[in-house]
Amino acid sequence: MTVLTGVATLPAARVEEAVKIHGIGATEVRALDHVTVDFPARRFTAIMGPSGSGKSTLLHCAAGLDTLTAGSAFLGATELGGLPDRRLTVLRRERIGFVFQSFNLVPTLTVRENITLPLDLAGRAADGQWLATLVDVVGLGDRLHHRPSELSGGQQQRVAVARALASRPEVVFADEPTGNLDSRAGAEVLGLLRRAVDEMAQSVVMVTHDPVAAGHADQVLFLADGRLVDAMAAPTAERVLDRMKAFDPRTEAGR
Ligand SMILES: Nc1ncnc2c1ncn2[C@@H]1O[C@H](COP(=O)(O)OP(=O)(O)OP(=O)(O)O)[C@@H](O)[C@H]1O
Repeated sequence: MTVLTGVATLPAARVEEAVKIHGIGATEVRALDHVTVDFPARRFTAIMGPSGSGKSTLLHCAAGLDTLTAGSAFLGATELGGLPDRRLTVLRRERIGFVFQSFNLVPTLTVRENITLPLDLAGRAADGQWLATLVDVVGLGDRLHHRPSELSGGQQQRVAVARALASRPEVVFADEPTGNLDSRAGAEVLGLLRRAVDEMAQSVVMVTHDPVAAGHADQVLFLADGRLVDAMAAPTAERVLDRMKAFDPRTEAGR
């Protein structure tokens, strides 16, 4: 197994010469084509690109939800490709937080129980002060004993963000976290991810189609046809939209 040294400068996650081929033979699709990218610690990175450009594949391979066909994926200094399934499961549970488009809360559990679920599954005690901070930041202190069905979509996604942060993961990977939300609820969720980075020293990687969402990030990576084609520091929604139009005038952003 490859072990990276120089821990102080390590990115939170990294993929190196990542290739992912889905399917075989005539149905083969090269979803990632030699992508090398760092996801810096304590930064908010957005991944953008046209539909089918490989965004979700990159996120899933970087997060250990899927395996690369060739190349390497690292979480900190740990190479994921070298891990047996059981250790990968533990790594995902203990070192990574996930937020999905469809909130994925457990309907029978309360808000509080949903937030602490990853810790409960790992048999770890909740850090009371950290949980109190999270509950305060997500603004759901008066809803802790409600069920997900009693919450709005935006509130449910805020619970999902709190759940992702509960174990103080090394990276939160978010796949279209605002895709099912109206713009106001989406802005609240994005503000929460931003605060997790700025005030709680967390690292966030988010796939999005939305230039406004990408405008909350510290850097935006642009994929096209499975390749990393550009990167933008200190993005704004307007600059991201312009860049998307320049890449592919046929995309929605270009219409
Ligand atoms: N399990 C799979 N089996 C076969 N092909 C797949 C699979 N998953 C993804 N693909 C293909 O790989 C390519 C990249 O897909 P991916 O979902 O990563 O793109 P994306 O940029 O996230 O797209 P979208 O924005 O539409 O979600 C696409 O051509 C897709 O059809």
